[in-house]
Amino acid sequence: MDIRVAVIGAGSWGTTVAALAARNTPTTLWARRPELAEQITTEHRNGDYLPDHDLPDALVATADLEEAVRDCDVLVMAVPSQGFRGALEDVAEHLRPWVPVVSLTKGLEIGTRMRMSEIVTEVVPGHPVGVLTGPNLAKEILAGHAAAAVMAMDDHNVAQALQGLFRGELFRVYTNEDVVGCELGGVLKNVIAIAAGMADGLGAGDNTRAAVITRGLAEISRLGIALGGEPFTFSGLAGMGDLIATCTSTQSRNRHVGERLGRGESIDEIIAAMNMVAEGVKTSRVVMELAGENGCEMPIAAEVEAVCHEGRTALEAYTGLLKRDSGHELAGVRPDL
Ligand SMILES: NC(=O)C1=CN([C@@H]2O[C@H](COP(=O)(O)OP(=O)(O)OC[C@H]3O[C@@H](n4cnc5c(N)ncnc54)[C@H](OP(=O)(O)O)[C@@H]3O)[C@@H](O)[C@H]2O)C=CC1
Ligand SMILES: O=C(CO)COP(=O)(O)O
Repeated sequence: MDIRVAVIGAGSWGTTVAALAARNTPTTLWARRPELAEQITTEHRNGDYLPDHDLPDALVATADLEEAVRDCDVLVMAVPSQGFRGALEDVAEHLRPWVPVVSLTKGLEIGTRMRMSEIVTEVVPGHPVGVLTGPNLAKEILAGHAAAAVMAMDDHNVAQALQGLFRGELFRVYTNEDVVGCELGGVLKNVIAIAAGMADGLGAGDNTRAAVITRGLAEISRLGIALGGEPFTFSGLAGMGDLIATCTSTQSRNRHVGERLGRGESIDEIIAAMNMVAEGVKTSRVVMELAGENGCEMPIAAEVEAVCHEGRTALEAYTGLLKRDSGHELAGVRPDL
């Protein structure tokens, strides 16, 4: 019997994952705007977010939430982090018991500081919850370039059952039981990608980018381990893999924000000019709250937060970073240091 997938949120990534699933199994994509749902179903394209890519004929979209959710066997959430809870609350009344919920969202909720999988457990308790994450820039995947992701769930059997729903000839899906680590890898790399973009915007070189990525990975690992992630997860697809893709790709929205900050534009004008989410901007503040609470040093993330929220310039941020004392490179990551 077919497993029916519902994907909530028809932005770049929700649409792409729905396209992957639709090649394997009946899939319904929920868009909050009826005109976008209509375009996806009838023209097989998403003109707002992925105008240059064809979508599978089998992919059906609707703006009717009940229609999207009531018969689904797997729910996929692709709404950005600050709207995630509200969207899931609306979904909850239509969701059948025990349907697994997979989050694609790479951010933390302001105020509660929660990961999306924690919000799922709070809003729809009892449903198995996991994340699908990794170095997955939407447009590349739709263009047919090979990529790999991780389906992270506590229960390996459920992860294995879900793995096949998204897999394709060119899209490899691995499993991992470390939901916390995989989810935080995706969240934290967005903040570091803003820093990498700032360096590029300031005209720094490849060595600088490599240093930001590597020292960024140390910060991600430090906080990720303090919050319960498995150390090895951060060297996997959800950690290092996603960090490299996001810090180096011209397609990354977070790196793009950083690059423009590096060129001297203000955060407000950059955000106003974008029609897509760059999760690292809001998440940087939450990350620094968590770092403070957990006694984790995160100098790069701290500078990103100061540039995004306190009016510091990208040049001042990098000048500040270069003035810091440099100790052991694995401090806070290796247990004995
Ligand atoms: N794009 C990518 O390559 C990847 C993105 N991600 C993550 O996936 C998540 C979604 O990103 P992405 O699809 O790219 O985002 P986009 O900015 O491309 O699209 C956001 C989508 O969410 C909808 N939306 C926004 N707020 C709400 C709300 N409050 N209620 C319901 N729907 C809402 C938007 O609707 P509308 O169009 O009506 O505004 C739009 O369909 C993010 O956390 C991102 O970090 C993860 C991997 C890859
Ligand atoms: O998460 C992503 C790639 O894995 C997408 O990154 P951006 O949101 O920066 O575009």
